Amino acid sequence: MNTSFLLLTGRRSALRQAGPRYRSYASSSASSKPSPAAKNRWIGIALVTIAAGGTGAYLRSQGPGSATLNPDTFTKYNLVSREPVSSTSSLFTLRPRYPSEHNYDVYEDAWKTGVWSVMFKQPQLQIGRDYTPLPTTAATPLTVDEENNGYLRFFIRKDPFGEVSRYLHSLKLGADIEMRGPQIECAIPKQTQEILFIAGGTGIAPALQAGYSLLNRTTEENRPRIHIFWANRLKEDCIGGHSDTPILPTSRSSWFAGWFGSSKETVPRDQIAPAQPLSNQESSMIVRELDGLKSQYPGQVTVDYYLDEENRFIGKKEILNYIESTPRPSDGSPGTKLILVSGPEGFISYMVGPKVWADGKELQGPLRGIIKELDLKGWAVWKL
Ligand SMILES: Cc1cc2nc3c(=O)[nH]c(=O)nc-3n(C[C@H](O)[C@H](O)[C@H](O)COP(=O)(O)OP(=O)(O)OC[C@H]3O[C@@H](n4cnc5c(N)ncnc54)[C@H](O)[C@@H]3O)c2cc1C
Repeated sequence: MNTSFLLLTGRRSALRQAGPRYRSYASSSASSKPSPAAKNRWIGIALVTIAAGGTGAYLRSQGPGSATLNPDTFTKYNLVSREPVSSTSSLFTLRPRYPSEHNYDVYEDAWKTGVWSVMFKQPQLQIGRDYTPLPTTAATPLTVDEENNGYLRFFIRKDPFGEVSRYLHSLKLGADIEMRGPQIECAIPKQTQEILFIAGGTGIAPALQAGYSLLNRTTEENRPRIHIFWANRLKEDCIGGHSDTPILPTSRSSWFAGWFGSSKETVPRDQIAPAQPLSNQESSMIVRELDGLKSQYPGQVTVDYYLDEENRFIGKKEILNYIESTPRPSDGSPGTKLILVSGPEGFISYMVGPKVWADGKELQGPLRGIIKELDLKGWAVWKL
């Protein structure tokens, strides 16, 4: 049994409590099959909470508004700016509509805990969707005053048929946006030393959060690390991105092809090509943020970029190559290594198997996908 089941504790069924809401923790073992006892515990953990107001939830009537972000009522923010990042995504900057000296502390608690989100309301349809605030890095253009005043930034993809993302992209500057939260998506355990974050598209936002949260714990004695695999369909999404690992010209099928069952074609290791910048053009906003994090924590952050457009996909070989490059976990320190996966549903399914719905709750579901096939030892896995 892998003790990763036990790693991720300390959550609260916070829909009923003040403070951040926590999603249920159903970390899956990346190694052997759980014993019946472990299985029971897994089910127990899995049945803890998950946000009842998750994606697509119909929003019941709310109490009076608050000036401070909170999980129970919607708080008004103003759209300060919306800058295109690529042809399909934008960076949104929002500031609280009414001043509150508490926002900073609310965010700070969430940043310290791990990966978190807020729910935006679409008022005409009375539906909500979750979005992930971006952390502040050395590359973030916010001023200290703006940060202290509770500004938040979001990287949001416009789904051409999506209700809320289209609505957000149609708003005029200065418009109100209502949100509630924070909702903790993944509490990063204190003992975590190594995160492998596998991100698809806007799944990079929680990767930046995980990096920020983990690396903020850096001291002279404690130097945790994060490695990010970031897959995009188009080059324009990650212009200027420069992979830290020499490129393995391996997995020739995309996650969506794999999802439908096609097999992978691999190329021998001796055909490894040197790392290449994706483009000479100016770096995209997210690439600058990733570079900002790297410059703040030299040697503790590495990023590899994968592009469908260039037939480069994250596959078993890439993951194994990274895993083998990390120190082996010592028996006495379970839970120091964490794999987080975030992105479109099909991407998550392909990597670690789908999340599942039961009794109106979204649960982690069993570990499947290529990570299960790799049968990694000593890594806890979490689907975002
Ligand atoms: C914790 C969390 C954090 C997130 N963070 C971010 C973030 O930072 N940035 C970001 O861009 N996204 C993020 N997302 C995703 C975001 O919440 C939304 O899911 C996304 O913006 C799409 O919402 P939408 O309302 O625009 O699309 P929806 O209206 O939900 O539609 C999504 C797609 O499903 C299709 N669809 C809808 N209904 C049907 C149907 N009945 N049959 C067939 N197809 C259908 C639509 O055509 C569309 O293509 C996050 C999600 C979660 C859970």
